[in-house]
Amino acid sequence: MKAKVVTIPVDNDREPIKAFLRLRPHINADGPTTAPYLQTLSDTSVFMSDPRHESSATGTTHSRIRQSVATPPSTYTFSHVFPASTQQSEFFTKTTLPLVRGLLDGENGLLFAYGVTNSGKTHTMQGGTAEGSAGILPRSLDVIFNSIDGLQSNSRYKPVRLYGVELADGPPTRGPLLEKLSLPSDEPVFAEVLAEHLEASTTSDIDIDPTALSVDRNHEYSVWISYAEVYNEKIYDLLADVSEPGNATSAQSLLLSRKALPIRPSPPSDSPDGISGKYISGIQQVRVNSAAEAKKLVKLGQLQRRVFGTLANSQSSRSHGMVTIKILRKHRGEKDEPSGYHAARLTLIDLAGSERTKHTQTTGDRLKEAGNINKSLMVLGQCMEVMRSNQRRIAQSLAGPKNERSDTRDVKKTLAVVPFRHSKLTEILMDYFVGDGRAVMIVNVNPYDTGFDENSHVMKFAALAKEIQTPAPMQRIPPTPSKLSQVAASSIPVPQRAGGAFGHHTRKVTLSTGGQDGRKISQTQVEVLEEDEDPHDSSDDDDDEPPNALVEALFDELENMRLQLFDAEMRCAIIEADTREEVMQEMEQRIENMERMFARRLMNEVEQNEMKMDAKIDMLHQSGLFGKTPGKARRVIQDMEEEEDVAMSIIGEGSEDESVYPPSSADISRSNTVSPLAHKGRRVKSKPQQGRVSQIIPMPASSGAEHSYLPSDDEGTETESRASEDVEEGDDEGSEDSTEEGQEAEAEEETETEVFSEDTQTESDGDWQPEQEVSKTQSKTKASLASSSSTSSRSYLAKDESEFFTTPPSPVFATDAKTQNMRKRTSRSSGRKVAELAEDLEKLGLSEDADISSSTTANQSRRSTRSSGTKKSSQARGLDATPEEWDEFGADDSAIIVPAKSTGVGRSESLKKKKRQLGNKPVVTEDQIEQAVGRIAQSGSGKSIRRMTRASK
Ligand SMILES: Nc1ncnc2c1ncn2[C@@H]1O[C@H](COP(=O)(O)OP(=O)(O)OP(=O)(O)O)[C@@H](O)[C@H]1O
Repeated sequence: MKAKVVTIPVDNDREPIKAFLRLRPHINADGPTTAPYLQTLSDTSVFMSDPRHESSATGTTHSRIRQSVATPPSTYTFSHVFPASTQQSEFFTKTTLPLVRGLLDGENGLLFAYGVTNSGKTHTMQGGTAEGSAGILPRSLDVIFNSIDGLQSNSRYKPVRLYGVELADGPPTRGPLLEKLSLPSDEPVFAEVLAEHLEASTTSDIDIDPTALSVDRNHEYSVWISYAEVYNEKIYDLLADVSEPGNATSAQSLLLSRKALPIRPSPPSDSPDGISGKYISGIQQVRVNSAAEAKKLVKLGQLQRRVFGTLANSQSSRSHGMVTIKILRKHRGEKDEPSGYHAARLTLIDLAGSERTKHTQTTGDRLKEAGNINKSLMVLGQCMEVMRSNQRRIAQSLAGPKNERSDTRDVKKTLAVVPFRHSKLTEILMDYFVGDGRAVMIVNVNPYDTGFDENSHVMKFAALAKEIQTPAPMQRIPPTPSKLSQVAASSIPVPQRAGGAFGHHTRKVTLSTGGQDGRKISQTQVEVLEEDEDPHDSSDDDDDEPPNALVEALFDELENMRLQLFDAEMRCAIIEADTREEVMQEMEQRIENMERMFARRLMNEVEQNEMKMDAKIDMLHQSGLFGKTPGKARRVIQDMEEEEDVAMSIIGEGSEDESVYPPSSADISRSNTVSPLAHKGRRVKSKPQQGRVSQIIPMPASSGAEHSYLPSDDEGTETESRASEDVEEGDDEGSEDSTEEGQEAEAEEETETEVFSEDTQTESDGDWQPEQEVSKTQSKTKASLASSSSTSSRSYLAKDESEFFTTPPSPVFATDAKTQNMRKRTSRSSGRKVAELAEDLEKLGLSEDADISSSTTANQSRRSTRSSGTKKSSQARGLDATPEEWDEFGADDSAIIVPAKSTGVGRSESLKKKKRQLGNKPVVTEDQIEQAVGRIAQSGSGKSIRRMTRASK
């Protein structure tokens, strides 16, 4: 394929770390599981809003509380934002090509992909298998070899350490693994695996990037590849030979071993600029002559990564994979000696997923892995943070008028130490951050299936990285032993810790190959042995400066203390996070309880108000003051309200506790005693009679024992016997009218009883059925009053309250339903009571026309749904008049009710006159009504009513 030469403008802006955001497309056919919380605003910015914020705007208490922990919406700015539709080639051209340009010109470059698992880091770095999907790494190799085509050297020199160049022992090799593949091997199993793997992954080999960059053709170039893995804070060479002859334990099993490599400081003599840094001691740097060879080598490295477990057990990368492409460049006119060579490198890192341990729910080895991944990424973030703050301080010291500026050297002495040494990853990358060259950070985000918190964390990290500036080269003075105690720890040789964890770790890995293009799947059992780095291995240290024992010991101590501090900080952070979580949960729980409590209180109040209102209406009707004497009615209401206030205040005192905790049976009976109905009964009875009708009207609710709303057998029997007595007496008298009225009332009673009994049965479930029996006796006095009042009391207080207090959550709906029920029952029972009282008064026979009661009955008939019989009798008496008409004529148009004080001699004349005007209707005094009603309430028997009737006649 003919290479296409492109010219890249040299990027002169000093933005050392460029941050590019790449959004991953949604790849599942079944659609995203969550709505994207990330919105692209422009080519350089995105807006992220926490979904918890949105739900809290309309949501529940939970979400309101969550809002306090939700991250506020933020706009993040990047060097460029690449939407999900971005092609690999476009992405490569905009992000990596400038780095490749720099590499060919002799500049160092670093590119790392950061993001949570499954966000597309590996896809970005390596690419996919489809055509055109090759990632940054293969494309970089393509561009390099396209560009230096015909300019490759056959030099005998090889790169060593970071910047060093040495004469090679023999002819350049293709690396032990590649050599092994091309030679007959003693280890058929591993060779087979390697060969098969390479064959299976050749799809991207046809996917070659045709880009070529123009290079200085006066130079000759050689390309060297190294591939390292940082796993569990240990560094392994992925291109090293891992199998040893005779290690096969069986036909299908193989023992593979590898050894961790130490990090060493690069000797300043290596670099013409005196640039220091750290290198992986003993790592293979393999010369490659073509892009295809380089890609093959990288794939072998990936296979090793898989074999050694970091990719074998899950789809997710658990290690940081670092591919370094080094180019040795020499001017053709220069002598063939080390000083004529210049080394530059480009490191491409596929970082492990940045998800937090807490979310992955890992344990054991995986937890340790995750801890180390988190640690290295956290330290990377810390390094950036410290570098940024140091840079700010230097910038501040240079700002302002010249005479006010502080000495930069003084400022530098006070700069914070960048904690590169806290993790292996940052230790290796240190050189890129403090040295020349460019750094690019690619932030991979999958906005569909990844949690908001995780991606928000990634965004913040990127924002931080973007602010780092490279210090000027003059600051990178190589350390000398005399200055060691003053300079940053990061630039000092790392002493190996005494008693460090030097040992071996073995584990078994099953490696599957084949299965593609109809090939058989073959599984290989591999036992892997990992050795820690040898602290005494000094094969590469020949050029290092002799260590100073005291300084080494001091740094050893310092390092230990740093590690301890770091561990302590980590522990504190975890404890703090856990505590916050706990406190938040507790708060949520409390608020929920309070919400429930207030709902119950509200329900209580609604109930009490209903009962109060019904009681007032009942009292007014029973007293006959409804619409008759407004002044009196007002007084009655006032009295009632006073009594109710007392009752309510008693209820109120205990209500809070009752609402929070379910009441015991004792609580329920206590609440029974403070029922407004019950109170009224007691209070009225205990008051001395003062000639006011309202004060002698008893409430039927007090008919039973105060503490028990369930009728006793005795009571039932008594009621029955009284009822039968009534029937007998009624027979004796043999009044046709009363019989008719009795039948009418009976019909009415039966209708009501039917309805009522149904309710009672449903609600009480057979534990209480007094009404059917009692109502059958057609007693219209105490029995019916008792039944209605006791039923209402029972159903409100004994049954419903207990139901109410044990009602599970959803109080709002429960309140509505219960309130409706209550309202129905209250109106039914109070209607019933009033009607019966009216009929009693009618029977009282204060007049043949039963004047007072008819008014009450008429009113009641308007309020409650009564039987047609009642309606008929009411209409027969012409009671369709409006309330205004009743006011005008008195309580009704068939009797004259005279206030007690109006019965004096002086008034008798005017009364007679009035009586004549109204057609000689009977005169009834309030006293008479008062007495009659009082007796009804006190004795409640049919007998006394009849006695009163006779007496009044
Ligand atoms: N830009 C993209 N276009 C199409 N598919 C993509 C893209 N990015 C990622 N994918 C697909 O998403 C899946 C996950 O991507 P990938 O393995 O690269 O994630 P990762 O971040 O490297 O995960 P891990 O950290 O676990 O290794 C893969 O199947 C990959 O092919």
